[in-house]
Formats: sequence, C-alpha cells, structure tokens
Amino acid sequence: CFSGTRKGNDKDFVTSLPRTMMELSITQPDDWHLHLRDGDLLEGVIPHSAKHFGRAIVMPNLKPPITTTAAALAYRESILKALPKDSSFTPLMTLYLTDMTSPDEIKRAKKSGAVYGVKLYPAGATTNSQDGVTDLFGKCFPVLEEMVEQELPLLVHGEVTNPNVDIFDREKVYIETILEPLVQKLPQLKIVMEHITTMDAVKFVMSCKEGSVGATVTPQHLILNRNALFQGGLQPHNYCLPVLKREIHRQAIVSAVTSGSKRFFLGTDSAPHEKRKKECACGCAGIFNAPVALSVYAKVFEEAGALNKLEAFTSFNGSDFYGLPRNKSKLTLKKAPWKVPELLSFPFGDIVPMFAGETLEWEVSLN
Ligand SMILES: NC(=O)N[C@@H](CC(=O)O)C(=O)O
Ligand SMILES: [Zn+2]
Ligand SMILES: [Zn+2]
Repeated sequence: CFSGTRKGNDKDFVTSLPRTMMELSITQPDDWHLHLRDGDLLEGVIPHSAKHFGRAIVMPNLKPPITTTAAALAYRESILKALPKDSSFTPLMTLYLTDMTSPDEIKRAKKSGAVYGVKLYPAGATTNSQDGVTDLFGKCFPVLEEMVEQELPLLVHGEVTNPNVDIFDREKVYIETILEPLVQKLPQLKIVMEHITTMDAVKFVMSCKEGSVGATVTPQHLILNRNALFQGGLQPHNYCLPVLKREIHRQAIVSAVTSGSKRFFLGTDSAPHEKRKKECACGCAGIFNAPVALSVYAKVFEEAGALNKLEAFTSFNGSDFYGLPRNKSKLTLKKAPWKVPELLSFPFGDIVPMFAGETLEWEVSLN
C-alpha cells in the first residue's frame, strides 16, 4: 500500500485515499520515439499522443523519407495543423540519414531549431528503411563528425540486416559490429539506442558514459516476451521490430528501467499500420500503442515495486538527455480499470491498438 499526500511535498506523489482510488501525479511525460505518419493516418492517430505527451521525437521514416531540413520543417507544419485545437503538443523533428546526407544538411538541421536528432536506419532493417544507410563507417563518417560539432544525437535502429544472422540475434550483433566500434571512434557523439530489446543492449548502454549513450524503451518490450507472438495462434498486432525477445531479456530491461538509471527513457515506438496491413500475408511490423502506453508503463513499474521511479523514466530522463527543459504541467494516473477499444475506426480504415479489447489497470485521468 502507498502513503503520502498529493500536495505540499514534491516527493509525496502517491496517494492512497481509499485503496481503490490510488493516484499518481507526475510531470507530463514526453515520447522520445514516435511514428506519427502523414496524411489521413497522421490526423487519425495524433490526438492519442497529444492527449498524454508534451513533446515527441517524431520519426522520419515516411514515404518518401524526411532526408532534408526543408522536408522536416514542412512535415512539422503538417503535424501542427493536424493537432487538436487546444493542444500544446510539440513535435521534435528528426532527419533520416542516408549514404548521401551531407555535413551541410546537418548544419542546416541544427540551425533550423526544429530538428533534434538524426535517425539511422540500416538499409532494409525495418518499415520504410530501404533508403537507409548501407555503410555507416564508409559513407557517413563526415556527417557523424558534423553531428558531434552541432551537438545533434544519432538515433539508432540497432539491428544488422545480414540474412545469415538470426533475427533474434540482430541487435546483439549490431552492438558488437557497429555500436561498440562507433563509440570507440567517436566518443563525443551522443547516441540513443532506440527501442532496446535485449540484455546485451542494457549492458552496452550501462557500459557507456552516462549522458552520452541512452536508450528508449517501449511498452511492448517491457510487458511482452516472444511467446506473445504465437499465443493461441499468430498474433500480428504483437509484431514489431526489433521483434519481441525471450523472457530473460524482458526481465533485464525491466530491471534496467526500474533501477532508476537516468540512461533509459520512455519511447513508445507507437507505429500505426492499418488493420488490413497487419492482418494479412506479409503483415507490417509496428504496434500502435499510443492509447495504452502510459497504462502499461505504470503497470510494469508497479509490478516491479518501483512506482517511485516511474516519473523519472516517463518525464525526466529523456529531456535531461536531450538537454531540454522538463515539462511544467502535470498528469494524473489513476489505478482504475478501463477497457481498451477493440478498434479505432477512421474514414480511411481501421487501426487495432495494443491490448485491443482488454482491460488495463491504470487510467490516465485528464483534468
Ligand atoms: N517498430 C516497428 O516495428 N515499426 C516501425 C519502424 C521502427 O521503429 O523500426 C514503423 O515505422 O512501423
Ligand atoms: Zn526501429
Ligand atoms: Zn520506431
């Protein structure tokens, strides 16, 4: 049971008035890894992120990808236009790194004030990564050096694409063959290892200098293991990349984030695809978790007995890593059951959210 009062003391953020009405007041979270898409899909999904999160690092893997500052600025405008009227949600833009990206583009990106990171997709690793990097050290080194100069972090989808490497080992091999050498060669480069899925990633991040290498962690990689892909039949809505891993890896990630380490922060990797593109032969990778993400994180921290560490993970560590001010506003999480919709229907089609139709225990209460 929890004790404390809501107001008066910053540390007393948990209240247990009646036992059934447990509430947690936290600084408004940010989402440091988000896919907002574009067009109709953007308009459909953005309210779900804007409702809970103050800011988000917006991934650039559109078709075509956001490879220039000009494209990032235009994308930012379309995001702002798609926002609900009273929303103060702030999109933080990223550039999609290619073999052809120039150091000048990095300078422009920084100068724009709108771009907060450069995203590295190994070519072929994930959704819309076909224009990604084929040879990081051979083709992108001058750009990486310019990023050090401009203090722009490299955001990494850390998986090798070699078909001979087992899909469950792709993150580990990426760390060994790319990330460890990269940190050796360019120790001043800030790196975010995105959506980590293995104990190997936890160890790697912990082995680096705090503040120079961080990691985002998704709800799915904290609460599901790879059994969830096949439970009672093939489960396309639990399919994302990097793919879910063994239970021991999930436990290592839970330990890392609930330890209170500043190196790990919230990044949902909410990645909507239409239902018909998930429930088909050759379904897309990506889980639409924006509506449930905060509920899931709260449950994971509660089960680890670490609710007192939740706020740092959701609302402090990411902004501190990026060198941005923490949010000022607050958000309340209430321990109360709520049912996740089975389906979100839009004029253009349907989207199935993570945990569709299930009852979750923590509800975001919007005052
Ligand atoms: N995570 C996913 O499975 N999919 C993401 C891409 C990504 O983050 O790798 C997407 O854009 O759909
Ligand atoms: Zn990715
Ligand atoms: Zn992603």
